[in-house]
Amino acid sequence: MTTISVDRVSRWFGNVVAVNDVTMTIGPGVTGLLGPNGAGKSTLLHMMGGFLAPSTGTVTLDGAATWRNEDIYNHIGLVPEREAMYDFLTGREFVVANAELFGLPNAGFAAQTAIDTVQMEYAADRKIATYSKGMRQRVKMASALVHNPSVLLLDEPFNGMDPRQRMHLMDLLRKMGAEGRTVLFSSHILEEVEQLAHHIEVMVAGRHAASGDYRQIRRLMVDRPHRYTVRSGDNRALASALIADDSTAGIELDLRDGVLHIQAIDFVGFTRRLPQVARERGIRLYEVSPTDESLESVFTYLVGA
Ligand SMILES: Nc1ncnc2c1ncn2[C@@H]1O[C@H](COP(=O)(O)OP(=O)(O)OP(=O)(O)O)[C@@H](O)[C@H]1O
Repeated sequence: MTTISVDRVSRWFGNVVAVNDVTMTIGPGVTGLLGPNGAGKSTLLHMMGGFLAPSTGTVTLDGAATWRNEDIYNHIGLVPEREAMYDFLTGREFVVANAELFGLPNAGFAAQTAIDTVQMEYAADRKIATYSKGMRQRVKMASALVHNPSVLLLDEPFNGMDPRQRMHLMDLLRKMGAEGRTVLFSSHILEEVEQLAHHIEVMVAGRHAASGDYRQIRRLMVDRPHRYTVRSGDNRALASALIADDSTAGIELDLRDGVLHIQAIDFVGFTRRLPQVARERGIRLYEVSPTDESLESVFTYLVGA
């Protein structure tokens, strides 16, 4: 079982709409679920895993509903972002307990295999209380893998990991995707997602905002209008030269702060032309800073796209 279909799914909590009429299909391989905090990623992952009921719509795994379907748990592993861990247990005891919950015939062996997969053997017999965030993450991952699921859902799995741990987890997820499993992980960092996922689904404010490979998603983000604040040796002369250039759509001369506010329509063109124009006219550039580079504004643009 490997294909998850989300069909017109919404989920609300009181009057907060966490997921708003989302439709998407996730197949084998590694897919990234990208979106800023509060976008509804965790809520969607929990519904996919059968841990939360949709308010409306359906989530199915190869045609079988994930909600109120016990059999589904045998095929899905969920690594939640926040989870109460049993600090008084060792990592191994925690993974074995999960294997037993799944009713696996040889829980000890299954746990050992999962612990080896996440390379935690060296600390498996230490109490979870002594683990770093990255180590906890790997033990959670081992518990989610203990029953060898065909679908793996991970909520912000790279949070709190150092670069080496991150690389190791990326390799592991790549391997699982190559084996034909369906791996879906959420993140709010585009660079993280594009390093790992060929396919990206973007969520913003509960809505499904974009879908495609990382080149398409990056292009959407780069091609949007950009605003810059520029301070130069002669703002008025620079403004008059730049407004004649195709890369800009509007320029405001801010006399109070001594800067230009520039609306660029062609991101690549503008960043290439600005220094050329300044050089041609002998104008010194003292400051060039993007004013709306926050991830929030990038996503807001995508929603409107
Ligand atoms: N159990 C809940 N009760 C009330 N509101 C909730 C609940 N779970 C989520 N929400 C709200 O739903 C919205 C989406 O939250 P969700 O955690 O799914 O987003 P997210 O994209 O995973 O963000 P984050 O990365 O910050 O966890 C938020 O506004 C959140 O406050």
